[in-house]
Amino acid sequence: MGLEVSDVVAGYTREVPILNGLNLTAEDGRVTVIIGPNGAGKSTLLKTIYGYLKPERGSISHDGESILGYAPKDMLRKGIAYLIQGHSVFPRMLVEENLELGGWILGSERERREALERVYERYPRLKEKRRLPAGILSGGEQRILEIARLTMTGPRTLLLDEPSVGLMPKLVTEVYEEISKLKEEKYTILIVDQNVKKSISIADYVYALALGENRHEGTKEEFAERLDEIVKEWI
Ligand SMILES: Nc1ncnc2c1ncn2[C@@H]1O[C@H](COP(=O)(O)OP(=O)(O)OP(=O)(O)O)[C@@H](O)[C@H]1O
Repeated sequence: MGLEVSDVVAGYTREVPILNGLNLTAEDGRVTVIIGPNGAGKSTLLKTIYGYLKPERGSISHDGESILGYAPKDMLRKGIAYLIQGHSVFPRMLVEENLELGGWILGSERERREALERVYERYPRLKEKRRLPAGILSGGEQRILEIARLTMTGPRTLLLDEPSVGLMPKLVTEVYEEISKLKEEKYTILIVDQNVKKSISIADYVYALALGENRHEGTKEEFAERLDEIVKEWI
C-alpha cells in the first residue's frame, strides 16, 4: 500500500500555505521521485509527511493507517525513516557512534548490537572504518553512512531529501548505486533530488511539483520523453 498523501495543505505559518492540496502515492517496494523548481515545496512535503509540519487539511497514511500527528520515534517504529536535507554526520564521532545514533529507539543493548551487525553486513566498507571519526570519510562515504544509519531500525520506507547534493559526479554515482541496491531490496523509497536525471533513472514513478501543487506525474518512461519540456517550464 505504501505511503499516501491526499489533498494536503501545509506550511510554516497559517497565513502562507506552501503545499496547496498535494496528492501523491509512494507505492510499496517502488522508487517514487519528486522533482520541481527551487521553492516548489519538495522538502516541505517530506517534512510534512514526517510530522515536522502539521497539515491544515488533508490526510497522510502509511500501509493504510493514518500517520498524522506521529512523532519521529513513532514513524521509526512504523518503519519509516527520513534523511533530512544537508549533512547530518557528526564528524568527530566515530563511524560506529554515528550508526548507533540511528538506533536510538532500540530498547536493549542486544537489539543495538544486532542492528549494527546487520548494517555492517550490508555495508562492509563502513565496518572496516568503524573506529575512524566520521569526518575522515569522503563526502560520498559520509552520505552512505547517513543512509546506512537510516537502516539501523529496520525500516521499509525511506524518505530521502537531496541524497546527492554537494557531491561531485563520481560520488553521486556511488550514492545512486547504493540507492539502487535498496530498490532491489524492495524498500519503498521517496526521493527529492536536484539531480533530476539521476533520480529519474532509478524511478518507477515521478511527480513534478510547482508552487506546492501537482504539475505532472507519470512513469519514468513518460517523464524521460517529456523531461526537457518540463524542466523548461521552471526557467
Ligand atoms: N523554515 C521555513 N520557514 C518559512 N518558510 C520556509 C521554511 N523552509 C522553507 N520555506 C519556504 O517554503 C517554500 C518551499 O520550500 P522548500 O524547501 O520546500 O522547496 P523545495 O522545493 O524543496 O526547494 P529546493 O529545491 O530549493 O530545496 C519556499 O518558498 C521557502 O522559502
